[in-house]
Amino acid sequence: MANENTLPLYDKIWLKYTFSRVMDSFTLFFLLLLLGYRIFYDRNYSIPCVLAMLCESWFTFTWILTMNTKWSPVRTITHLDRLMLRVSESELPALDLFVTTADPVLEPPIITVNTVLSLLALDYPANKLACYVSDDACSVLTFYALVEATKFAKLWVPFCKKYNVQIRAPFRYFLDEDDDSNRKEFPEFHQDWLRMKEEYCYLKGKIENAAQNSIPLVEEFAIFSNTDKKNHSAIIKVIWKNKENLEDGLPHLIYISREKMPQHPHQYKAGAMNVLTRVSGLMTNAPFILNLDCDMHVNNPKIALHAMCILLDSKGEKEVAFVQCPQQFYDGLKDDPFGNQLVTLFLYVGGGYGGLQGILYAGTNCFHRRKVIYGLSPDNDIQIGKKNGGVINGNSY
Ligand SMILES: O=c1ccn([C@@H]2O[C@H](COP(=O)(O)OP(=O)(O)O[C@H]3O[C@H](CO)[C@@H](O)[C@H](O)[C@H]3O)[C@@H](O)[C@H]2O)c(=O)[nH]1
Ligand SMILES: [Mn+2]
Repeated sequence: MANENTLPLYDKIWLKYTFSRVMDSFTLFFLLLLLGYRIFYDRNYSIPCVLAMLCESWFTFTWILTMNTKWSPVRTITHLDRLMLRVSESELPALDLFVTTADPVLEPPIITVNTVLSLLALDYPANKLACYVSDDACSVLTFYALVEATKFAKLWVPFCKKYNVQIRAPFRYFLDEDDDSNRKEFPEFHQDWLRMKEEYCYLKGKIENAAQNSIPLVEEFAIFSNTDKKNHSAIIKVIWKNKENLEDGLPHLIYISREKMPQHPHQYKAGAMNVLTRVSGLMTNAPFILNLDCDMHVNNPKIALHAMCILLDSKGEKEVAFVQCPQQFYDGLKDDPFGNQLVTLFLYVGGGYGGLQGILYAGTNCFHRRKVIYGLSPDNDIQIGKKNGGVINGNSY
């Protein structure tokens, strides 16, 4: 039996879509027949027929590309049990969490707050996490919402961990009404649940109130006076610091509104990500980075551990630059008749890319290796280790 320590932390399962392959091949065969017919038999070169042939040729070409892409799809499975045997909680690498927001009207702060809360409550040692929120609107409302959210997080995070809550964005969690059986069978849980719901409603109410009545720009909010969204100097505020370095505390929370000047292009989200990378590089400099848009939230609290299975695996360590989760959308229609969940893109085409080399970077829900962002290859340390006579710095994480 293989030694537990040498077993891989993740596996790629090759899926056999025989029916899909046969159907795709048939489609290609018929497309080629159609083109053959037009060229060798029909020989009608009127404008509509030439246009139709051009369109069909293009479609055949893209069909060949698509077929190739999804010919050998894979599904990646991770082995959390093996990771936990190999790496103790205190040895897990640090992880910086980036959230970007740009407009408190289009992206209301309560949404950003939910994203942040779901990140702060991750099943990962809190002293290894730091959450950085980039606000391109330089909005005092977003900052205020985050300050208030931190107070709520001190109750919410222990609650989620105590009862192993799965969806840790409160607005989603509280959509499910507490069922009656909980009240009788688990009175303690029921009490806590009611309290949490009340606290969340209070937080939501405060943020809504602040949106309607302007926030007095005094004390910690004074820095937002005389700021113009498109022309202001950088604002960086540490909202919460895990001073005692507690594993079960609350992760650091930092607010950043990068400097903006009308004469300099700010490069939208890419610019914000660059600033987040630079600021976090100076503050916590974690070797891994997770990025979420402000309207996303974590729906699996162990997701960072799953990602670590791939990033820390002996093979993944050499060749994987980033780990990305497909996007899922809530409140969809039953059976997704309009394809809003993008199943084809994520499951079939995405699975196919996984089988070739790896998925394309889609911009959010992605764990990056920091050194790859800085232009180094994932196995850079290992290569240097070889040059130095095979001694690899074991403390690189
Ligand atoms: O000047 C800007 C503009 C946008 N954003 C943020 O960037 C994110 C994405 O912007 P959005 O306009 O919401 O893009 P979408 O089209 O909704 O998202 C697509 O494009 C994004 C940017 O590439 C990817 O992150 C997503 O995965 C992809 O679905 C959001 O968090 C914004 O708040 C900024 O921080 N600064
Ligand atoms: Mn968006």
